[in-house]
Amino acid sequence: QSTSTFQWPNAQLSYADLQLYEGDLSIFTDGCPMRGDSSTIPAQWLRLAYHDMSTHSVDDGTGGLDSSIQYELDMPQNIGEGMALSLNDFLSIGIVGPILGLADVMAMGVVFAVVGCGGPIIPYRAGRIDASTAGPGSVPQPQEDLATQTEKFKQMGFNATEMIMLVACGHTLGGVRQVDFPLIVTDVEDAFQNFDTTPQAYDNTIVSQFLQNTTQDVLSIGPNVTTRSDFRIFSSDGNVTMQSLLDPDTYIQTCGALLERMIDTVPSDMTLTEAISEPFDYLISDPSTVINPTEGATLTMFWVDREGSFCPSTGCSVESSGTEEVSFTTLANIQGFTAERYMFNTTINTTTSISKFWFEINNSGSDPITVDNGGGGFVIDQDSLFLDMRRSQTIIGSFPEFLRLVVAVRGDATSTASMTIFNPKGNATAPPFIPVITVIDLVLDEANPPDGNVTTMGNATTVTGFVDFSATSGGTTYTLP
Ligand code: HEM
Repeated sequence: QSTSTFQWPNAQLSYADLQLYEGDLSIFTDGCPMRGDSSTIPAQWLRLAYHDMSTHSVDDGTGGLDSSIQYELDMPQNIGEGMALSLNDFLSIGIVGPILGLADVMAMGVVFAVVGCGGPIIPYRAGRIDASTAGPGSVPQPQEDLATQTEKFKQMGFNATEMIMLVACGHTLGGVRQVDFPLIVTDVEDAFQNFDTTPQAYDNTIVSQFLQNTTQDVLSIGPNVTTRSDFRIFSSDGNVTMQSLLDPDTYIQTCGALLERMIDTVPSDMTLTEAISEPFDYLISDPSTVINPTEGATLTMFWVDREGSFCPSTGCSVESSGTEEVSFTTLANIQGFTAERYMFNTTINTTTSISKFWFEINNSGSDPITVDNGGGGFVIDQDSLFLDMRRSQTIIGSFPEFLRLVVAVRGDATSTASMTIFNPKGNATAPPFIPVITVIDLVLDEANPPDGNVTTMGNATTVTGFVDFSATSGGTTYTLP
């Protein structure tokens, strides 16, 4: 392939791609693992996202998957220990930040939850904005009548048939906890009641067992008739929809499409990115380069300097200094993708610098392929402020580990620089997790005297990796997000 739909730089898509295909979320979901001795982590993540989405109103375009659930945990419809545990999961691994907020990570959690239990691959879009207050308590409850529930689903944007489908697509995982729902699971000996006999498989057993009258779903056959909400919903059209979901492929396809719509149900003032359904072909990441040419190919990076000369005396091309196989998440593995990361190492003159770069892939026996970001090359917007990767370091041996960051500013000792640190949860140990943003001025790094016209500023430390830099030099302000 000589072209890529992905245009560099795009922090949002790069980061979403990174988290989907190389990130850590799948550690929680691979193999559909249990949470303690009752439910599974994927079941809890799926329920959390569904409840968060349920606040959407098609009438006025408010609510949807916006992480408002953080502020709704004391509402009776959101009872269940899985809610807070899941939110903790998302905040515990350093993914939530200014690029993907909590709502975006919750949506990605659904993608991993479903695939981790063997379900369909749901295309992912980023761009949700986190709410800062609670939404309405509009999540349907088991004791409500069919008309009320149908109306609530309609408000979320799902018609009566889609309501049946969506519930059947949700209640394939997990079940009901006795302590939280004592009027539904009345036997105190029964701590947890799975919806079907395959609670760790994303399959249509919930459907087939319902139709065969062998269901164990306590929301269908529980002792309390009032809370047999699954029964009322599933049979609301004479089982026509449930019959259609008896075919496993139809079930998987239907659920994939409906859950995609579910996670993409957002307030109408939010715009989501295009869907990511596979790893981008060529992705430049800083400081590494990820592309996926044929194995055994050689790769060359070319660049032009700031003065526009194609090949300055200091050189203009370098061959890749090494490769490593990208360790992909399950999501890419089950789609059959593999990739190699190609690294490049070269010295760039600080004065003539670099204005754009591109690559050439040489597979023996075929024409070289140019990878140039759709024609324009990979353009370096500004080179007056950059992170000095070689002097920055992770300080280990302390808890939490922290980063010592050093930036270089083109200018003299009168230049100033600052860094804005995004901490996704401050010191909070339980929801709601509210981001804390701090700005720190960087001081001149005495240990590293100016080199040419580049001054080094640094010695600032942070425990999060979400840092923006800003510098003023010669009257101009530069930013490095
Ligand atoms: C009228 C609609 C619905 C009602 C009344 C309902 C009710 C319930 C109840 C009472 C539980 C037990 C929760 C617990 O013990 O922690 C539950 C669990 C669950 N629900 Fe629903 N639900 C509905 C629709 C949905 C939908 C549309 C989805 C997702 C698409 C969904 C996904 C789940 C999941 C995955 C669980 C298992 C949670 C776990 O095991 O921790 N539900 N539901």
